[in-house]
Amino acid sequence: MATEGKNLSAYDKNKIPNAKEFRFGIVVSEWNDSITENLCNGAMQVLLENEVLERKIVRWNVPGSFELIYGCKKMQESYDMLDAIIAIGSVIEGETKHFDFVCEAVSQGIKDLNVQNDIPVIFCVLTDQNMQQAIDRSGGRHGNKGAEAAVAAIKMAQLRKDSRL
Ligand SMILES: Nc1c(NC[C@H](O)[C@H](O)[C@H](O)CO)[nH]c(=O)[nH]c1=O
Ligand SMILES: CC(=O)[C@@H](O)COP(=O)(O)O
Repeated sequence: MATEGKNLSAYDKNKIPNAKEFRFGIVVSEWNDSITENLCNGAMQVLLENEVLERKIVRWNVPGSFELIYGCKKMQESYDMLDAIIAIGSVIEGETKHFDFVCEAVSQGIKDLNVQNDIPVIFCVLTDQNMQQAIDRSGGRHGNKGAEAAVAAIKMAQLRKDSRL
């Protein structure tokens, strides 16, 4: 199902685990920061409204979405007590094929981090054809993908905990 007709911010609190004991990392790209800050705010709002303590959320910034790969890898290594990490970026198509290479690299790189390491990394990277699409998905008419990512982070943190039992 495409985003059209779906509210990215909508979720049923009764269908997600209690997140009170979890610790989260958020790595935020500074490229298109008007978008990424809104995505981060959306994620933070969901985490806090699900009783995650603000002191249990660590945030790092990186220059661009390509650097999310390294930033999330170092966060996995530096904070092994984290339960999940959210990678936040906004890639907007320009005149050249650079968009394709950045999007492919970031998606593959974050996938690799999930395969190679034990802390799940949530892919909250918008890959839009234009700024309006990004606005629509970071608190606009389609809701906030940051909220969606935070729900995914809570669910994956619980799955990781359950898998250890
Ligand atoms: N054009 C966008 C970029 N480009 C920068 C790269 O992500 C990277 O920082 C650079 O190539 C140096 O390694 N990044 C975004 O996040 N969004 C864009 O639209
Ligand atoms: C995703 C990008 O790197 C892109 O926005 C850069 O723009 P351009 O392809 O016009 O150099």
